[in-house]
Amino acid sequence: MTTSAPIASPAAPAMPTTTRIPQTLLVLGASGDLTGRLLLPGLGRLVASGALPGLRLIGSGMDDWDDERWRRRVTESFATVGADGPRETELIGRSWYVPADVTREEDLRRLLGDCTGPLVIFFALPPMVAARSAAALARIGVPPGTRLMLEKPFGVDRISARSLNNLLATLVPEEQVHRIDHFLGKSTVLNLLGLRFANRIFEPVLNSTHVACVDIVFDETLGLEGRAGYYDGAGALVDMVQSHLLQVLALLTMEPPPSLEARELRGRLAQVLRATRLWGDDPVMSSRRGRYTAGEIAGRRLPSYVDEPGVDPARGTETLAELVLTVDTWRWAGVPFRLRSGKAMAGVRKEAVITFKQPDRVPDGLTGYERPDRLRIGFGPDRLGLDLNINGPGNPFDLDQVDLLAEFGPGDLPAYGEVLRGAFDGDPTLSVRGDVAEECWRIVEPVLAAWKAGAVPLRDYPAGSAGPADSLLGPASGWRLPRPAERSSH
Ligand SMILES: NC(=O)C1=CN([C@@H]2O[C@H](COP(=O)(O)OP(=O)(O)OC[C@H]3O[C@@H](n4cnc5c(N)ncnc54)[C@H](OP(=O)(O)O)[C@@H]3O)[C@@H](O)[C@H]2O)C=CC1
Ligand SMILES: O=C1O[C@H](COP(=O)(O)O)[C@@H](O)[C@H](O)[C@H]1O
Repeated sequence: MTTSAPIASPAAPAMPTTTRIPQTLLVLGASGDLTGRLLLPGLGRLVASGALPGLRLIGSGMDDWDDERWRRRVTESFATVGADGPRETELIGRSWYVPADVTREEDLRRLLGDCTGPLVIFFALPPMVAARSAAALARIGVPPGTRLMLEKPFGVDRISARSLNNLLATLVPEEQVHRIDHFLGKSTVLNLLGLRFANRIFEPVLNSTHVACVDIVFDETLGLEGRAGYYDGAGALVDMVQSHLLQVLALLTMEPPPSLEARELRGRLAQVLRATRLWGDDPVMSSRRGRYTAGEIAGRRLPSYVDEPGVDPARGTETLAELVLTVDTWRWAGVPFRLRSGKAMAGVRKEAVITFKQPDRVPDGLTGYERPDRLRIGFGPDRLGLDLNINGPGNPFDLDQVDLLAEFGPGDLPAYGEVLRGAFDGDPTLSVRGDVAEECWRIVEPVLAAWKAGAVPLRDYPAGSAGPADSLLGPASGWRLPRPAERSSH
């Protein structure tokens, strides 16, 4: 371990899990919600797959827990995904807990002294604590080859993201910083790569000549689910749009990479996000926000968001966010990208929908053209759909729309298992690069500022409804986005 100079430790060579060198995973924030609900279940499945023989697991946090209490937590979390086999039991049996304030150098020194072999540090900490912990680590140094995993939100705005990036750069090389976006570990999201680049039929029409509009929607029926501690400080825009949905947008719009090697793929993602901005550069016209009130979803009663335990109504946190973006490249200029994520909605809708322009000419005599063709990529359930106009049953000259649908199963690992695998393998392909994290803040910052200034009303919508009436995602036909030229009239 280096002990003094704040100099980035040397880069670790990529280390596939199959290399079988026992590694150590140090979880900072061991008693937290994210650790229990997402990190440990992902880890459990990865361990069950046999990918991490000899892994040492250390949990750490402020709580005065002992090893038994920690092992119980790991066991319970693993059990939620059926990770209860001999490999998992063995790992749990030799994992331990170290009480520590991870913002204090002496505590961190003690913690690092316990770690042997290649080390992965997972910061499951509130963002400000994570930044202070990283600063303390930068003062004492970390063992060479250490990989750092950081949760979203990465910083709280562009400036703080940049200073966190600068700080981390003094600790380890960029390739060893794994900024987590678990959507990049979702098999359906990754399927965008196969769909686009391993077929001849879609890629040639994915451009402004043929595409009218792209919607990326992640509507959930879930409400707050006891997560006020995290969510009330984030809100839908930061929780879902600034992070996950922008990554989906980038995968849908980037130019083809020559390979999926980290440098190539992340370079393409960064390039297209640099060209992405608000529609008309107008944060007021191009955004909407809402907050659910009491209601019922499929027989389940939800309280109003503001009455959920731990929520501070004065924060004005939104539970639904919409943005319209433009991707200002030769390929996409002029195509609106409408992003939305809402909680406590009437139904689950998790998909990207590419709506194609109407054909320039439908021959006279073919009647009944009503809807444009659409390509739908579902992110849960995992499915791919193509809505096409065909000569349906009955009158052969009367058009009908059919939906060609393919369902496919989930990937081998849950998304968190997939992103963890990347860190253990020393492969940052599925991690957010530092400049991309800053770019995503740059895209949403004008909206955050407009909302803070009260320039966009926070609309109420009842839980179990379709969201506020002034949605920017109106019906596909008969509805038009505000154009830059119309801005002054609003
Ligand atoms: N929860 C979620 O669903 C999601 C969370 N995230 C992100 O994950 C991170 C963690 O969130 P979450 O788990 O919800 O937060 P929690 O508040 O539930 O957990 C935070 C953990 O950090 C510990 N902690 C705080 N300060 C210190 C310190 N100085 N030294 C050691 N441990 C400390 C806490 O211990 P103690 O309780 O004893 O203070 C607790 O174990 C955040 O960055 C959040 O933005 C991202 C997406 C989803
Ligand atoms: O990161 C988050 O994602 C989930 C949705 O992702 P999923 O993998 O659970 O489908 C979202 O509910 C949560 O608010 C957000 O923090």
